[in-house]
Amino acid sequence: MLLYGILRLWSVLCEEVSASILMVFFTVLLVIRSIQLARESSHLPPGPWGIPVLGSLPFLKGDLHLYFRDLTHKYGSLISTRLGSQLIVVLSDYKMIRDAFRKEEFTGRPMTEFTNILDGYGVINTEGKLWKDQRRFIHTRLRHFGMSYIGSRKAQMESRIMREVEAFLCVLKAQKNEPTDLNSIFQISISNVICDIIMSVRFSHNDARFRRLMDLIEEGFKLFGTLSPVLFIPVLKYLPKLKDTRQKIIANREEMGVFLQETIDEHRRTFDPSHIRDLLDAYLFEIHKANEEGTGQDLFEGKDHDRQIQQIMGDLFSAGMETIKSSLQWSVLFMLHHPRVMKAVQQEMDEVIGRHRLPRLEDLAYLPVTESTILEVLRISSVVPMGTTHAPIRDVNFNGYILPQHAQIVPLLHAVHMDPNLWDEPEKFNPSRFINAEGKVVKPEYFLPFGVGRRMCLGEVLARMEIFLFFSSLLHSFDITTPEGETMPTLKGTTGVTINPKPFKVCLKPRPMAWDNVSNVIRSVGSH
Ligand code: HEM
Repeated sequence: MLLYGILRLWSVLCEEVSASILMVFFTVLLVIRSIQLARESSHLPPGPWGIPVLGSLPFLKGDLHLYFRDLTHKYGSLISTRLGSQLIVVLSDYKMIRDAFRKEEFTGRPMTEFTNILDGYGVINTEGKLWKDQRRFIHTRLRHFGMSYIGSRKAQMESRIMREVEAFLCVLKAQKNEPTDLNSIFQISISNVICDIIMSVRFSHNDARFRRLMDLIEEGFKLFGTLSPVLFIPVLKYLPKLKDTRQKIIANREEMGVFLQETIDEHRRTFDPSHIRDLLDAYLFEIHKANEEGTGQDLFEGKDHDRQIQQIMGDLFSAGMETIKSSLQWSVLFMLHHPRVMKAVQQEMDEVIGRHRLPRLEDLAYLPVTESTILEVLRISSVVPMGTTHAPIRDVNFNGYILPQHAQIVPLLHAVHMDPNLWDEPEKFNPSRFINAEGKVVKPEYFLPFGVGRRMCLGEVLARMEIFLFFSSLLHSFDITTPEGETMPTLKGTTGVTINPKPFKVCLKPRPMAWDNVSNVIRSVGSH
């Protein structure tokens, strides 16, 4: 705000006052601001100060999570720094992250240009009572639809996922061992699982409406990326190019909104309170109930009902698609790099499951090699390397420092997963690190791909189910190799909100299996 004020003043004063007087004025303001920052910094964790106005921004090299990790080597596991006008506090010790994120005080989200655009709707970017109510509601409903490792409803969720696994395997078989990029095939399969659960929508591969939805999401991520300098120097939003980007984001969100609203309207037309089909219906039921009780106006803290449903659908879709797709892509890439591990997984499944059917959730307990391989992929790839940024809901005294309400708190999950004091040779892909002397799978408390604490991932159980069923079915059905004559694809990823492998192709050779039985087997999973 201060910076913005300075620049506005600058342009007005330029016309009235000589440049030298302005120079003095500007310098005085900078000095005052520097003193303010120095005073605040005396209560903050150690870290680089950077330069006035820009903070450490000019020194950023490469990926942000790697830059932060380098800083932790120099300053320790609790550091603070400034990126533009934003105060960033980075936690890289798992006990510290756990202690902080268990506390109510750390459940806020930072106020940024992105949150302004989202306008307080949804669940991921909300806080306070609305966030708590939404989180509880979604969690309960998803459990009801089978997002749980225990209980009879688990089979319902399993059969929803297996329907997509079956379609996925058929598409792969049709590639006839030709070089194939799995990215868009994973994309549609994973989207279908989440769309089915939240709004009973399923797309066929190559569906034009689905492609448009994917393009909108991809474009949205890119536009938010272009606008990201504004997160650090808010006054930049007045630059014409970034103003234009902001407008494009709004247009992008409106088009997404139209798609989601059509689905909401269609659900309203066919709504039957005695038959709740999906999460959208569960929301309509809540609205229906609140209206009957005369409390409809207060629902969602008085926010527009349809906009809230739209944003919830968008939140779950974006949180649940990219992360799983990326994890599965990493799992394939690591299998290419470690064919012996792939063979060991296949051999284990051949022995435990046999060649006549696909894996089921109930097999997981008997597949330690497969499970530990998945865990190692999640650890080493850390697809969400910096979790999701939190903010204190008030000034907080933490480990002897005062973290102000406006600070952005980054849990550096990547650093936890690469800490040589916790993991033996962390850079090495080694699934056996998750298997104890008795041959049982153990997950150490510092294994945190889904975060920890009050805001930890809402979709963890679903994610684990999906990753296991897709990964194990893929390896049970195909041998995966790099196309002949092509070099091994790199393990260096592309970093955005998630870290994704760079595009690569594979050849998939069907393994001997009673393919004709697959559909019958899948149907039998559904009828548990
Ligand atoms: C491999 C898959 C996934 C990974 C690695 C992952 C990881 C994470 C992480 C690290 C966070 C941040 C936690 C924090 O703020 O402290 C998060 C939040 C979240 N995840 Fe996931 N996630 C995955 C899949 C999913 C799925 C399938 C869903 C949807 C059903 C989902 C829904 C969410 C939501 C709604 C939040 C925000 C929770 C809140 O703000 O209270 N995630 N996830």
